[in-house]
Amino acid sequence: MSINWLRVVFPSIIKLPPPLPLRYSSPSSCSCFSSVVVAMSYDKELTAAKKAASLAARLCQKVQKSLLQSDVQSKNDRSPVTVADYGSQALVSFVLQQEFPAEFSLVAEEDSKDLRKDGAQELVDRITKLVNDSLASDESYSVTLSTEDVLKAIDSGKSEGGSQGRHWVLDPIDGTKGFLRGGQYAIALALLDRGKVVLGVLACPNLPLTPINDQHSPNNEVGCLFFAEVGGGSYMQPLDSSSTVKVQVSGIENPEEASFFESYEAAHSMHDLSSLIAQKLGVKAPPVRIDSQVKYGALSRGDGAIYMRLPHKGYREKIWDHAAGCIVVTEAGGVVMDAAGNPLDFSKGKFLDLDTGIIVTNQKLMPILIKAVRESLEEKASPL
Ligand SMILES: Nc1ncnc2c1ncn2[C@@H]1O[C@H](COP(=O)(O)O)[C@@H](OP(=O)(O)O)[C@H]1O
Ligand SMILES: [Mg+2]
Ligand SMILES: [Mg+2]
Ligand SMILES: [Mg+2]
Repeated sequence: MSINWLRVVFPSIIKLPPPLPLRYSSPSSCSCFSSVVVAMSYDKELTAAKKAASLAARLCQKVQKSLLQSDVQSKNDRSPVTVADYGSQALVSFVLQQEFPAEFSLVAEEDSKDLRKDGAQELVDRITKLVNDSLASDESYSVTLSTEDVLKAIDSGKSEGGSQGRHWVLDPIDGTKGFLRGGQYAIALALLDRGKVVLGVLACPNLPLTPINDQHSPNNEVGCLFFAEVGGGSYMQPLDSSSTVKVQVSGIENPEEASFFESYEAAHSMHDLSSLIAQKLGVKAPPVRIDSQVKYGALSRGDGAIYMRLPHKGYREKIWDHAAGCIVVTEAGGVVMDAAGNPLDFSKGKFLDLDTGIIVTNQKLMPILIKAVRESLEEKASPL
């Protein structure tokens, strides 16, 4: 995939600038890193994160191609988890610990509790083989992990995060339901520094390199890697190549021309409420329903202009479902807020304390979107 070709498909993209060792973070309404400070360079961390996420993406692709019934388990909350979720988490955890042995803290979705139960040995063996095969495909690691090493690597993700120090934040497969359907999913990895998201990587193995819903696309290759570092912009590259392009959110100012993303799963986001909001905005296009933080990646390159996530009452969002996506969109010029217009706060541990839901769009559309969300919520609360 040549950069020139990508530039034709995504007119907003430009060539990768040389990395700067020290940067000023932007004073914009960036909800991931909002104050004007002299920012550290996280280039070494970004390189390691891209490598870890790419390796994990390869592991997931392999599993998705030959998914066995026995590969899928049900967690306590009845959500699915697969050998690929565990394998991806073990792999990313192992790679990051190799790269940063001195300072390592990881907040990740999965743990090994169910894998340590009677009868799980076959599953653990399969995960261990997947992880070792993936490591063997990379020249930098000449190790073979034991099953116990793999379980330990998975459990290294038990940190609580918070406002002090640095913490990696990982969703080893975001959109497991999409993964099982053969649809969209992402490996989402971010770094928190003193409670702020300072870098994010989204590996999206099934996302076309060309815009979603582009019927006339000359190319149907899939597999995108999005990445962003605070103050440095957002970039995309094919998962299997290093030809990097800068991405930017859509510049649409008229909501009637906007299209919006939402969860594929109606259980994850209230489709009736987003439909009411879209109606108020005058949005004409039907919703684009896809799984996972792929929505943030697609939005960051202007595939659509709005993402609405409005969970049903009582659901608490976790930081790993949004940290990487948030910085990818913010560094591409977008804004990520809760439904009341507050920036997301990643410094409070595993959970995000939100008012109602999460909305994402460009700077011009955000005030209009917040107003439509507020009016729709009021209408829903007291119907005529
Ligand atoms: N009832 C619910 N409401 C909102 N989100 C939910 C949910 N149950 C699970 N989720 C989260 O929704 C994520 C997928 O988001 P999306 O709907 O955008 O695909 C899941 O991530 P995992 O697949 O990593 O478990 C899970 O964390
Ligand atoms: Mg998730
Ligand atoms: Mg997950
Ligand atoms: Mg899950």
